[in-house]
Amino acid sequence: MTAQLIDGKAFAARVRGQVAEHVARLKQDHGIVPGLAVVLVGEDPASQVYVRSKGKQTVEVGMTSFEHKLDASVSEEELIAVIDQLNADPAVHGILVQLPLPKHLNEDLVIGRIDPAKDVDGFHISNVGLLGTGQKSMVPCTPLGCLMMLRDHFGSLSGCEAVVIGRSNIVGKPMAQLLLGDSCTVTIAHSRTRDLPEVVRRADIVVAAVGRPEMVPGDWIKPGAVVIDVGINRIAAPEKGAGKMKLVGDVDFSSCAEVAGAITPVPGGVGPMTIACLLANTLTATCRANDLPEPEGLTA
Ligand SMILES: Nc1nc(=O)c2c([nH]1)NC[C@@H]1CN(c3ccc(C(=O)N[C@@H](CCC(=O)O)C(=O)O)cc3)C=[N+]21
Repeated sequence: MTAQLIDGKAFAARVRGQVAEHVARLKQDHGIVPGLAVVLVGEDPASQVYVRSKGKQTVEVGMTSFEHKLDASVSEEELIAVIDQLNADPAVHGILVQLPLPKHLNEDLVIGRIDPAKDVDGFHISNVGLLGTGQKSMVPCTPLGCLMMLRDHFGSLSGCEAVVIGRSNIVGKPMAQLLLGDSCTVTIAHSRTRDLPEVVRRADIVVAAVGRPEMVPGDWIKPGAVVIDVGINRIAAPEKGAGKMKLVGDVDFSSCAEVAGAITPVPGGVGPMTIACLLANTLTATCRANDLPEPEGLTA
């Protein structure tokens, strides 16, 4: 392997340390304790693990964690009532509704009900529009985490050729907006892109966010390019024993690491940064709600 490894786990620990310092100061100087509410509908075991680790890290940085676990059969009215209650609660500065929701619930309607100022996922259309027009907004956690790692690596991203593979509302599109905001030349590639390998070969920055295990091989990567792997795919790992599973990204790590200048691993790359940025966003929302200066280096 020739690429430098971008250690998202260590980076996330540093971000949480910075958040914890700010939280301690907020408490000491202003008597304010940031609160993050997570709403989980249904019993998906993977979601439960994720919600548990979020709750643990929220408390570790000194914030208050609120968890609302609702039955999978909850009605839209009941879910909306919970959101209204969290919107009105001054102890709650951030609200996250775990996605995806069960099919009978309208995600756009539910997300649209969250007070945009408390929308720490940055999924509300007000925040999407603010980001798209370069205004102050809540920024989706995964793209924000990727941006932090890229800024740390490059210093300035100005003039870089960036290719984002994937056009989702939660990663691809906001990632492209953030890169554009940092003056990259941005291409959004997707399943219908003609000659994807040639498009990716132009890139100084490749962000892979498609959800297809190991789909980007090393021979698509320009030598020295920086590869950010957003994918978290659980696949069979017969080499580890019958029935065993492993986590892999959207890029083929071993071949890409032979060519890239730097690369994020899976696990231990973008994933931990997503949770760290959720805490950073909760801190930012708390500062804005109280007309206090925002933490430096923790926002877009
Ligand atoms: N409203 C909403 N916002 C989200 O941000 C959101 C969501 N819904 N629904 C579910 C997905 C999933 N997600 C992950 C975050 C971190 C890791 C993470 O830290 N993964 C570890 C590995 C964990 C393991 O070993 O399973 C890593 O990549 O190193 C994984 C998954 C956020 N999500």
